[in-house]
Amino acid sequence: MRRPHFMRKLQDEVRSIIPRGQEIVNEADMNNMVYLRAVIKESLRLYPVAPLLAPHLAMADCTIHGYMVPAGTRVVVNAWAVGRDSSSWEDAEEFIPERFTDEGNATNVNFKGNDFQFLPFGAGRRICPGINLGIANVELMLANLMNHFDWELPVGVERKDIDMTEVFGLTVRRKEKLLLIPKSCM
Ligand code: HEM
Repeated sequence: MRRPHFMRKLQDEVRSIIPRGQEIVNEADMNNMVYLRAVIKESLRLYPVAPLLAPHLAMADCTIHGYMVPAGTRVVVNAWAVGRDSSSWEDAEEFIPERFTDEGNATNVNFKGNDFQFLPFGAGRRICPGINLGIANVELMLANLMNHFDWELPVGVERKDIDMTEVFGLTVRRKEKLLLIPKSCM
C-alpha cells in the first residue's frame, strides 16, 4: 500500500496468469509467478517472522571470524539484522522485490539455508522443517488476495500514515493493524 507501483506490478502478473473468471488461485497456477515469489522473499528479508530464529547451543568449541565460541554457549542469530546488513544488501532498508528477480543482484539468493545473508527460516540441522508448507500458504494467500481484489486505504488515511512499527518478541508483528478496503474486481 505504501508503494502502489509494486502492487500493480504484482497484480498484473497474477491476473495475466489466472484466467478471468477462475475463482480460486491454486498451487498449479503458481509456477510462473516469479514476481510474487520475489515480493514474498523481499518481505521476509525486511520482516522475518522469527527475528532471532530459535536459540541454538554450540555443541563444540569453534572460532567464527576470530571469535572463540566455547561448547555450551547459547547462540542467538539476529536474522532481522542479517537481512538488513548493508554489506550484503544494496539499499538494505528499501523494499525492492526486483533484487530477487533476473533484474537484480540477489536472483539466486534463496531461503533454503545456504545463503547466510538471508535466513528467514534459519539454516543447518535446525532449519525450519515447515518451509514448503509455510511458503505455499503465503504464496496462495497473497496470489488470491491480489487476484480477487483491488485494495484501497480507508477514507482520510494516506500512504504516509501507514505505521510500519514492529513489536519484537519470539515472533515479530505489526504494532498497528493494517486496515484496508477490498474492492472486488472479479
Ligand atoms: C512462513 C512460515 C514460517 C516461517 C517464516 C518459519 C520460520 C522458522 C524459523 C526462523 C525457525 C527457527 C530456525 C532456526 O533456529 O534455525 C523455525 C523452526 C521451526 N519451524 Fe518454522 N516457519 C514457518 C512455518 C512453519 C510451518 C508451517 C511449520 C510446521 C508445519 C513449522 C515448523 C517448525 C518447527 C518444528 C521448527 C523447529 C525446528 C527445530 O528446532 O529443529 N514452521 N521456523
